Amino acid sequence: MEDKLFKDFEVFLQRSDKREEIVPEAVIRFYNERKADARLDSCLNMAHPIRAFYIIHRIYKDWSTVINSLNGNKTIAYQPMVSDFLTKYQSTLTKLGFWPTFDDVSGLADNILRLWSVYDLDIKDIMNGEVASEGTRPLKKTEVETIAHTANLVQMDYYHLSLLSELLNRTEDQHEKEEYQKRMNKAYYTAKTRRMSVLWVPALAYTDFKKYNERRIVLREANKTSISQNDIYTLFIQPSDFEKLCCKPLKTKREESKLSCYLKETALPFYFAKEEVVHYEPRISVFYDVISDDDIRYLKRVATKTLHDSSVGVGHVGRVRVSLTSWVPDQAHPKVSKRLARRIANIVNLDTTFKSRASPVEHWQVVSYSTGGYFNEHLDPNLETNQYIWEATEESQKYLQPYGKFQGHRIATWMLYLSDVKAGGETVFPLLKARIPVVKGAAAFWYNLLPSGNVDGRTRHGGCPVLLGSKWVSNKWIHESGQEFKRPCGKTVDSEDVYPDKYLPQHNAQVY
Ligand SMILES: O=C(O)CCC(=O)C(=O)O
Ligand SMILES: [Fe+2]
Repeated sequence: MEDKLFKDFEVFLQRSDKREEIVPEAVIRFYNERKADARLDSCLNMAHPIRAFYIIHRIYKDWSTVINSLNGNKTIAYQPMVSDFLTKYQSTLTKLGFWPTFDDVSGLADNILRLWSVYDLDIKDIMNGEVASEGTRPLKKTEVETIAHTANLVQMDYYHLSLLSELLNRTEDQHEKEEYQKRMNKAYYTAKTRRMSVLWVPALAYTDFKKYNERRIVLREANKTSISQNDIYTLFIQPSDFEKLCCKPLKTKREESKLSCYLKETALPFYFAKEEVVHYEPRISVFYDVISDDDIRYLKRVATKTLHDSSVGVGHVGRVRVSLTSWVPDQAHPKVSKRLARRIANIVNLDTTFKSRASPVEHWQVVSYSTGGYFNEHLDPNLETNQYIWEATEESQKYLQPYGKFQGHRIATWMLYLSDVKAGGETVFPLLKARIPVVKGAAAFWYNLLPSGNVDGRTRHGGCPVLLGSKWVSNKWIHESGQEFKRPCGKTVDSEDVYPDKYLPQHNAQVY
């Protein structure tokens, strides 16, 4: 859409020039800058977090400035070419239905900040527009300002100050330098005070003197003429275990060496599944080549029609999950669904046939993440809903479809990877140090419940932020209902599953 608008814009400028119509200087400047970017954007690629950011930033900020400067200028607004272009812009806007807002821009800036913090990127690379060795053009000052502004909004103080310090170092203008210095002082002071006040709340018993003294220290530090990199570093927050595991593998060589890949017997005598075990006890497996490209295309095509912001639980959109979700009903294409369901059943020996009531499975949940998209760590079972009939309350069953009632909890997760990803996006289990790379056509499988039916807290997992590219997955959640004779329950509440892996050397179940 922006390309089309740019073409109209180009025609407008050429014709205006011919007719000797006046066009403001700033508009011409914008044209030249946009043209310089066009070479990079022509391979139109929103898969790069920095390019995705600056394209939307440009549409939100620069295009709006151009349009306003044409619209608001009484001496030129009547010129035929100007008014013709403004009409075209209006029709683009109507067709599009929306124009990016500040929220969209800061959402994309937030993505860059998340990737920077999780993957410990180098600020110099970010400034140069480079992520995971893939470059685009360097960031402009106004763009860095917007990212810094967002960092301030989301209280990522270390990143806010690092960006301000970078802006300070880049400018030669003495006045500007002073301005940045002042902003850094203020940001540093605010961040420190905020952190101390957090400490103060539970410590009300502390004497006023102590508070007074701490505040004095903060003030003294804030009045420093220059804030050093060491000062900035005091604001750094250590990444969570989930983030650390996204950044790099954490299992030792010894732990890794106990894992294996093998051909697993299935319910079909001639079909062996390619299983890679990424963790024993609880067992987390990846099965390769379990869905064809045609079936992947089908799931994506149907899902694309109804993709919407992902929610967690009932209707909540938040920072826990940045992605788009869609549900593809099993009935939408019974042949494909049956084929896929049978394959899962053959491999994991659970009932996966969709039923209209107390179904052992949910519909296909298709999730699409673009660059920066992620799903923070969580457990899949939702303990408030999905109970068996004897546990259910009217309230808990209220939002469920008939097929979802009395089906018990999500006993297991079968998650298909419908795409590859250029960088990032692994599924990780921080408590187990297990990582699953995104491989198109593969599926991850694990039990969320222990054989006793208790939730297995060790299966906390999440989808790491996508660094480059986009990631598609599809969940098939398998429920307790129907599996009563398929998965033996253990002798005690803590009993583990027993796997007769005859192809594997006998290993101690516990990996040290
Ligand atoms: O995208 C991922 O890797 C994890 C997704 C997930 O855990 C979920 O959808 O419940
Ligand atoms: Fe999950």
